Amino acid sequence: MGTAGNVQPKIVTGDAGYVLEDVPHLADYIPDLPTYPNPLQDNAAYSVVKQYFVNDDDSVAQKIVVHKSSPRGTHFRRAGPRQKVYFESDEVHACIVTCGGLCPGLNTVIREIVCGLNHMYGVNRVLGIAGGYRGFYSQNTISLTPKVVNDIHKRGGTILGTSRGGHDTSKIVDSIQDRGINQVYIIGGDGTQRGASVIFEEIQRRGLRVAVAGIPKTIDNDIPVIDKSFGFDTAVEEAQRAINAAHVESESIENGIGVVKLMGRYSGFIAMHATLASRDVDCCLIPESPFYLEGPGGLFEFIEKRLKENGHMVIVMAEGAGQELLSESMRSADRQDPSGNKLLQDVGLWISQKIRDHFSRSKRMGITLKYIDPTYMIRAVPSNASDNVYCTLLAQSAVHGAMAGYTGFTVGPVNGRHSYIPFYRIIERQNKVVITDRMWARLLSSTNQPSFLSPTDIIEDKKEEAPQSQLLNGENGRDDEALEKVISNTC
Ligand SMILES: Nc1ncnc2c1ncn2[C@@H]1O[C@H](COP(=O)(O)OP(=O)(O)OP(=O)(O)O)[C@@H](O)[C@H]1O
Ligand SMILES: O=P(O)(O)OC[C@H]1O[C@](O)(CO)[C@@H](O)[C@@H]1O
Ligand SMILES: [Mg+2]
Repeated sequence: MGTAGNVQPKIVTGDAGYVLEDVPHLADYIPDLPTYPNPLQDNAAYSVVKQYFVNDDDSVAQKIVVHKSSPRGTHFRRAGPRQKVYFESDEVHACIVTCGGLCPGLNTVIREIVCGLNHMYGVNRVLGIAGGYRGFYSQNTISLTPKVVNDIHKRGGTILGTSRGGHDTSKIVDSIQDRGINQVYIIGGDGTQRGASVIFEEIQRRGLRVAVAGIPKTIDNDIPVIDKSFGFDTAVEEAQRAINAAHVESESIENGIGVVKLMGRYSGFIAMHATLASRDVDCCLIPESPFYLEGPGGLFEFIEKRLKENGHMVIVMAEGAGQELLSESMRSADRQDPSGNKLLQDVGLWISQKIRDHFSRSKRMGITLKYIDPTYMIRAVPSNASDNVYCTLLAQSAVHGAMAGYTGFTVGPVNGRHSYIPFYRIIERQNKVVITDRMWARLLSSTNQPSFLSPTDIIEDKKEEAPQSQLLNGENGRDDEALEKVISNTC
């Protein structure tokens, strides 16, 4: 497996602290490339649109909450069609690959890349790479036409298949070169984007005229910079069914407890949003917010209190929550999946047993606990209507970017505007719930659960570690290190 990081950032500066973190372009390393007028200018659907082509100077601000004296800050290149393109329609030979875990909307993105290339740019040659990265060198390809992909957005999963592990950079680039592919669309999460970055570096090293475009996918919503990843809303919606079931079960019996475990390896966004959406949840546990079980202020005490007040309760937890407690009590070897991601133990099962044991030991109160694990059900469904629209925009932005000769970029909305973001910004860290942010405060006030943290610890630590921290607004800031310190000090 390769490592990313050999690409020189393309930074453009301007007045008043303006910074553009630009994406690479084929013309950066191939001289005298011919350009062509964008065929969209003759397309009846688009020619009526005023200012259809994006101005080359358009950029999107990363930070939109500013003060009178704030510098203008970091910007990304705005996505969209350009007046000039760097490929003629009949020379484009594109390929699409999906990698990592499933996510609602994968098929919609595949469909819209194929249809976007065909309907907007007259491209007829698009290959599907089967089974993730390793499919480049170990599987047959699938020919993708608008007809083949016509109905696929109605199905969950990915028609191309996916996998973890198996990223062999030079074999992948050999396959791209041997097949004469000149546009590569790579759909996947943080690991996939790391893989895309090294593919791009190798392509650039070989001097190939091949555009590499990443489309960010992750149900955990842990990709930084972009507003939100596709499929996330669908997953949150689907999680409501499990939470409703837990609520119905728990309120139908005296001292009923429903425990629901949701995905979220390192980031608790699904659990947090599903909790906020439901209003039936009494306690939400996420990896970013440490908690403890026993003693004053602990989870058991809170459960007892809530059962006395309401007679029932629902706990929602992300799969990555409380892993440190779990590994303390059940020593087990660290295991990894083929991509090197840590394999987690089932925290839902573990906590359910701990709660049962506690109440049977204390004999103060008899409880009935039902554990619901809808893990794969929330990601194997087709995307909902708003995710479908979002996937369409992502796919079209990626197509416009590749046709315009941009490469080594991931596409995604930044403050609502689709942008081209250099790979290094997408892979430098994972997005996490900021527990000193207003959103987590909203959750705490909605569930009325304890924070399991002492506020003085947070304030003291913020003073000490991050004097200029902006954790309160949590807008894609780079404050995770300070936050991690807060968390580890309060464990
Ligand atoms: N540092 C890396 N360099 C090259 N390839 C990588 C790297 N990290 C991961 N990959 C490859 O990317 C692919 C997907 O990675 P991974 O299984 O971590 O899923 P992901 O893209 O992070 O998606 P998700 O976590 O949302 O399921 C795998 O084929 C893996 O080999
Ligand atoms: O079982 P799989 O397919 O490896 O996927 C599980 C993981 O994928 C994710 O959905 C995304 O990383 C995690 O939340 C989860 O731990
Ligand atoms: Mg990942």
